Amino acid sequence: MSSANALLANHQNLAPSDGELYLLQAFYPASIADNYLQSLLHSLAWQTEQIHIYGRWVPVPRLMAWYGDPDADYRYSGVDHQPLPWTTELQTLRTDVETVCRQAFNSVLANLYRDGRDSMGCHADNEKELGPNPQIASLSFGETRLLRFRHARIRTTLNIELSHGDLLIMAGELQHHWRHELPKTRQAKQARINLTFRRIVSTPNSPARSAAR
Ligand SMILES: O=C(O)CCC(=O)C(=O)O
Ligand SMILES: [Fe+2]
Repeated sequence: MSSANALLANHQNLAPSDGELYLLQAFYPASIADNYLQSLLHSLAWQTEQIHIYGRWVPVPRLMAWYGDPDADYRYSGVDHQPLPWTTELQTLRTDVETVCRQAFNSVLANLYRDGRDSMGCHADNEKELGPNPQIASLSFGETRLLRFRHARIRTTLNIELSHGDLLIMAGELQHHWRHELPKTRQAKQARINLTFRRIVSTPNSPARSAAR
């Protein structure tokens, strides 16, 4: 995608190997990002999800909401998720990221980290439904948080700060070779919303998403 997509050609690939990672800082300027943060906080159907680990259901340490086309259902942590219908605002955001990514997205996973005690465990977005080399567009609003990438074989980590209005694009073979996590931190006092736009290409009886996140 890097060379094929002229819009991203000016951006450095932050992944040293085995995939593509582009950070478009302040993709939305602060004043526009402020509005999105406030309205998404209030308008999305935030829920506490439970995941099944070692025979027990435990709440994930963040709030989540899943939106998309009706057929873009997604198996996540062993639970089939039917998407909620797109809101006007999410459709606008989707169009903006589609223009940059030159790809259609049919779903978005929204995460709300209320403060630094909320987090996401180490995982790769490598579910079958996403296809072999998914392009995922991730928008951040609110508190700055660290997204840490760890290579699966070589001992390399890559720390990426995601701030208000940033767009991060993960593409190529990244999900085969790198895992990522959003660690807890004492520094973060404010809320952060992250939206990951995805394209679900099929809905086979794929295995449950890794439960450790
Ligand atoms: O909050 C983030 O930046 C990461 C979200 C993420 O990795 C995911 O939704 O799969
Ligand atoms: Fe992810």
